[in-house]
Amino acid sequence: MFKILNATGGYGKTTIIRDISLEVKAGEIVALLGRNGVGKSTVMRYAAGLIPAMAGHAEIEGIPMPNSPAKRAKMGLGYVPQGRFVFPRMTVIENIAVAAASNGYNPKNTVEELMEDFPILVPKANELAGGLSGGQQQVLALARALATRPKILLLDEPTEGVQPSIIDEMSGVLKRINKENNIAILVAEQDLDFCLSIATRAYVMDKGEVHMEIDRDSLRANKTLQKELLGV
Ligand SMILES: Nc1ncnc2c1ncn2[C@@H]1O[C@H](COP(=O)(O)OP(=O)(O)OP(=O)(O)O)[C@@H](O)[C@H]1O
Repeated sequence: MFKILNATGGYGKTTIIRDISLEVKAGEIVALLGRNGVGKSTVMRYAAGLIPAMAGHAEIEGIPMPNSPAKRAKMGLGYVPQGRFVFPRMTVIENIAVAAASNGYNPKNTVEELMEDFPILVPKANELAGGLSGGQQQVLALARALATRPKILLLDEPTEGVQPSIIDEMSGVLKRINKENNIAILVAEQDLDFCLSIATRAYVMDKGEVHMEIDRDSLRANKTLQKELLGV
């Protein structure tokens, strides 16, 4: 349902990712793995339309996506960047409401629904997002992306700096929205255990390229690969 085809991109004149092709099928959770600096975030930015395509393109349900983050969001792409983007001077509720409205959805209903999905945010509902802990901000960033009702959700290192109890809660929510709301997910990560707990398949990157595609069981069993390409 979501594809990146022959993607080459980078920053200025510097090429960082080369000829990347990957696919997330309907109902799938797929991981994008690789050591620090191999280009995972750059692939996610390319997918979100945030960097110009030097070559290749992204498509959703067979339709090529224009190189504009706002247009991609309208077509059903939700993106949570690394470092969790929230508006620090807005309350939790306002953050979710603004995200819903940006894609044409009713802010009040969306806030109510998401508060049910993320009980951890309820006691913080009227607090400024900037005052939340790192883990709570990550959950809010996820809630904001879901407020736009995506068909495909891109998550860039959602576990970075997040405490284990919140990581568990996040993986539970991701599995549930994947199943119940049929949202496909592509998650870039360094946390192999988290990926093995939610994704059924992975692409492993090395030096700006997709080195291999591997299913969960093979990845779990292959300790040499884990060490070589993921450094775990
Ligand atoms: N805005 C930028 N301008 C120039 N170079 C950049 C920029 N962002 C990243 N890079 C470079 O691109 C390369 C890949 O970085 P990227 O963040 O995509 O890797 P990553 O696999 O996501 O790593 P990490 O796990 O550390 O986030 C690195 O060499 C990095 O220095």
